[in-house]
Amino acid sequence: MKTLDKTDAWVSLQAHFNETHATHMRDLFVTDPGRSKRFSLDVAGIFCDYSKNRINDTTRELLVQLARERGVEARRDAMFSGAPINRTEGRSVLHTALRSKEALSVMGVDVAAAVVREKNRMAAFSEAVRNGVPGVAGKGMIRDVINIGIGGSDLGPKMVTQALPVTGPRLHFLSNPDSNAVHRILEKLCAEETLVIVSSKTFTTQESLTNFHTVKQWLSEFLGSERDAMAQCVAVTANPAAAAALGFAEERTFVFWNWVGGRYSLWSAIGLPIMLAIGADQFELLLDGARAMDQHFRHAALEENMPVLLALLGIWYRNFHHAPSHMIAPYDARLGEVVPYVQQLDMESNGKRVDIRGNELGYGTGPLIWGGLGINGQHAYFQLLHQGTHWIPVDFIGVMHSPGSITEHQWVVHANMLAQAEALMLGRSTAQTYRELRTAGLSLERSEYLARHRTFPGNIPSTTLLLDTLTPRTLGALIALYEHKVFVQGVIWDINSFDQCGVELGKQLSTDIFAELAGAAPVVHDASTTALIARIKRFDNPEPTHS
Ligand SMILES: O=P(O)(O)OC[C@H]1O[C@](O)(CO)[C@@H](O)[C@@H]1O
Repeated sequence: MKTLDKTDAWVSLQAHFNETHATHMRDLFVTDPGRSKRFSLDVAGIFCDYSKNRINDTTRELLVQLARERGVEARRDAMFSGAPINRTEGRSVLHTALRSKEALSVMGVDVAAAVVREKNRMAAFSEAVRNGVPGVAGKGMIRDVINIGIGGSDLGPKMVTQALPVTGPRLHFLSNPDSNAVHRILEKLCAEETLVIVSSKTFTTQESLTNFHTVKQWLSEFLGSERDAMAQCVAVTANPAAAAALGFAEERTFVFWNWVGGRYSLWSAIGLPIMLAIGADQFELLLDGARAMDQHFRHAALEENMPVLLALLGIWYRNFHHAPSHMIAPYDARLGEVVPYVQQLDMESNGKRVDIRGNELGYGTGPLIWGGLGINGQHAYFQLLHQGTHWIPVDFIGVMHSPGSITEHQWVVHANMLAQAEALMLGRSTAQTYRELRTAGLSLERSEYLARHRTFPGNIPSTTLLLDTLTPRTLGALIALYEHKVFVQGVIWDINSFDQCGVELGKQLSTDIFAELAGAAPVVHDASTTALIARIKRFDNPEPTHS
């Protein structure tokens, strides 16, 4: 296969970029108002307006040609069929099977049946807990749930349960082993009424196991024995043997499989806190929404395929406009956790510098993903978007109808979202600014001076994703949309989006440093790290550092 930058589509895109990059979007809208209709799609309860991007019909054609040349369709079909596309780990990538209703066997294993079996176990358990069935999780009624987990074993359930109405026990997410984080949660809970879920795909993650030991000790102190403590703990893992070694009985262990990546796992048993919070029926609807997006991704033509088009826009900005970052700005308070969720999904998947065969790449891959609630960001970092020296494409995410909300509040939110997208696109020229200042009665000199400060270059692209309403279905579709976007970009860049070798070195060193801090091993590091270790160790034997 040709390297990416030698493909016909890439060469044509480069020439097209050279010809068009000076074009301002405000002119495109003047000459072609129909672009708003042509560059929008409506899928699974999500309306996507991508007309405020620096593209024309030719750009879209060439980008789609690039996707075809890179074999996106064949690679997509390979993923859905269970082919071992995660080559470094020798695994299939089948998070889509967790929400599929189709039969699927991989290497003689009935994947679909295993998924249904485990989901039924989760549903039986979570409905019993929600209904306060005695003895299901310890002795009493469960009012609080602590989910101990980090990364993919934390961010998905946290995001979904912040977005959707919780009708079950209160949830507390414990990912950070900093004892301040642990105490903050434990001090407000009653042990008798608390269920603990230890979520870890590997069941070897230092942060989560450290938290588990402390929380188990807390439960034991209040409940009187370790046996009673463990009766209020369940494990969620793809490594049940490791959970068993830590005392989790089989009936207290919910499993998923190595073919589910951590950051793609909220649809699996990792979703147990979600089921507890919203109920098994609503969890099913979340899966339905993701399945609707899966179907669209599998069957829609690339030209009309929402995840493919979002991915291609990302490639256009990352590789041709050389934008190093991409911002996500939800305009609905319930969607704030979508940003850290997509950040892990995208950056852990596509933050790679070698291709799938291990050859160093000569082009940029995954961008920095960042952002936060747009309405708050407007009063903080949006200044830099409008007038700074970075150039940052944005995804705006809004929710059209929010039943029960105060209409005027929603108008404020929507007005701001639309205004930001329009301002980023249009900008305001120096001449126009100058005219406005003069009309307002300012002197010639003052107007010239201020106009320079008040000019907005504009031409900053954004895509607006408008959810009809925020339900399990539309949220499921939104998450699957981002999953498939990331997948398509990985295919185009020819990288493995499903491993995360980059997190290993730090993990290995932290194990060594932990032993050194504990005095169980001699300190052998670079001078800076050695000095910092020595300084931290002084905590055990404090000496005054200043008078
Ligand atoms: O679920 P585990 O195995 O505890 O891992 C948690 C997270 O840690 C990572 O492995 C990165 O360190 C993520 O990929 C994963 O989601």
